[in-house]
Amino acid sequence: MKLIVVGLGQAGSRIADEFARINKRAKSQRNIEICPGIFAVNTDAADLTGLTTIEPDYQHRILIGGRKTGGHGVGKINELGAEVARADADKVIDALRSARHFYEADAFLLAASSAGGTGSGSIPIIAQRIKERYPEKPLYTLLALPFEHERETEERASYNSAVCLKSVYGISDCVFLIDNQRYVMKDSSLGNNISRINEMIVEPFYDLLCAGEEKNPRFIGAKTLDAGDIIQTLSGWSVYGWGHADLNKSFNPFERSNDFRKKTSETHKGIQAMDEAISEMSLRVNPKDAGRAIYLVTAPAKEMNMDMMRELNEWMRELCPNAIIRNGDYPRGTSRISVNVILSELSDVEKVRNFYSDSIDLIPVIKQRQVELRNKLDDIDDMSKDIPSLLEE
Ligand SMILES: Nc1nc2c(ncn2[C@@H]2O[C@H](COP(=O)(O)OP(=O)(O)OP(=O)(O)O)[C@@H](O)[C@H]2O)c(=O)[nH]1
Repeated sequence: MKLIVVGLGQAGSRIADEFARINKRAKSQRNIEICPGIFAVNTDAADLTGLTTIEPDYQHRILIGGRKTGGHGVGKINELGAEVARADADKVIDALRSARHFYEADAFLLAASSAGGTGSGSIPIIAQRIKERYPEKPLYTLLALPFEHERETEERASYNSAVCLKSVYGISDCVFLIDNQRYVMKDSSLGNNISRINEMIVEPFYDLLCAGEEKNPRFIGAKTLDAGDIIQTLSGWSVYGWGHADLNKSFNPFERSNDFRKKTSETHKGIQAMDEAISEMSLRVNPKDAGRAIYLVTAPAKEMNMDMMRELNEWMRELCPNAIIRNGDYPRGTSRISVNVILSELSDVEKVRNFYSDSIDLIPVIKQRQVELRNKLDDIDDMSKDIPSLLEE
């Protein structure tokens, strides 16, 4: 599957940068292109400069709202993020069209944090413009939800998240939810964590996107998971997880594969990997609430057997009794079994409900503040009416 990836705001741009890294790896290690266009959009010029892999030109690192924000962000005011996105949306659309293999892409993926100003304000607006222009291509969004301490101490984090979640859900074919808090690793500074978190957010897409793009018959699975399968699965609120188990030995291509005991241990490893994927989902949900699910098993061809695939299938059916389940296998790698799981069309997500309920009381407070700010600015404007200006009319 091929994605056009657009990151908005600081978190979104860094996540897009991570996609640029896995795309580069797919090209060099597998001769596969999974992201024919990767863009970062921000109101903060310094954040754009700090990216490492997205092409360093103004068509891929797109500064919006330059005149309004002076290139310094919108300071968590998501209404301002939305306003500058409305004004500069054409700039973004024109840049997307310039991607070399734009028409080969199967879908768009837009990424942002829900709590900031630029990303959370602009993602619904840019999504809407893209959808209007390319209604036939699926559009997915990926939202990084704030850390627990931000939710508790910064009212804007909850309010922005609620507004962003509602707006993005209304326009996206699927919304991937990422709980930053779930990725926090103890004993590590936040700075280190952020780049590690972004890596963990994006890495699961590597095999998922590559599997259907393989041209080499050696790496084409018995049941290929292609763009069609993924598109059929992705819908509404969605989460994903990724787990693996080391095969704990170097892969020996001459080893017999019909040894009963070995198969049992492979099946066990497959289950271990799926267990990790399910318990490490990007956001805690109840799998029973999923209406659709998909999983991909990646392992050396000789390690994949019918036993394991059947067991995994049965287990998945038990976990997600209400879901239409699709699956595939990808004979790749040498020393581990990986399992990618996506749970989609979730009928309930507690965290989303919490953001909505947290924000109800904040709506009048934030609206009142906006009115007060507007009134003060109008007062200053009024007072300056008779003061001469040096600007040309
Ligand atoms: N996963 C992830 N979260 C991040 C990253 N950077 C910031 N965040 C989180 O994103 C939220 C802040 O949003 P940012 O993306 O920094 O803000 P922005 O969209 O650039 O908006 P402004 O800074 O207000 O202009 C907070 O919840 C941070 O914890 C990142 O690189 N990855």
